[in-house]
Amino acid sequence: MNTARNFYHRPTETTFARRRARHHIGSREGSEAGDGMEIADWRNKIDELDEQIVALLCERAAAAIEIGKLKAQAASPVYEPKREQVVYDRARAKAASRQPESLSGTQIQDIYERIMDVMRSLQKPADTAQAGEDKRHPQQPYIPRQNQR
Ligand SMILES: O=C(O)C(=O)C[C@]1(C(=O)O)C=C[C@@H](O)C=C1
Repeated sequence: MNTARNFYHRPTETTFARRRARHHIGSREGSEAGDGMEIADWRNKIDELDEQIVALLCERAAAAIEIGKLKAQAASPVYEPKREQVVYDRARAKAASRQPESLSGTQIQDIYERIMDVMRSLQKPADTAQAGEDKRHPQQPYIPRQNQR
């Protein structure tokens, strides 16, 4: 953990005053919710989690690209709905097993459907999808379902 992060974990009174002004929130006491974390602290946590999420997504994409090469060699279809359902079911089960449950099955599947759109676009032939290209035109349209549990 670097100095900047430690700084936020051990804020001074001046820091609290600056954050109150920046975020238009009340007194230090009033803004604390149980564990003493404030917006800036939660954002630091989100920044750290996002670093891990991005690294894992890039690693996942690299694996999907390798599968794409093997599919191209075997002239197999990019879209494998049965496998996708397995991935969604695993993600839903994992989210449901977490305590406290923060994402519903529908919500985690919505996130995974978007990830899957991008993974499929990476597996398209090189003339339609290249590294670094804008891949916002997936094979399967992204249609979010109702936000229901
Ligand atoms: O498992 C595969 O066949 C893959 O290509 C990987 C993957 C995925 O990203 O999980 C991507 C596209 C397929 O439709 C199914 C799954």
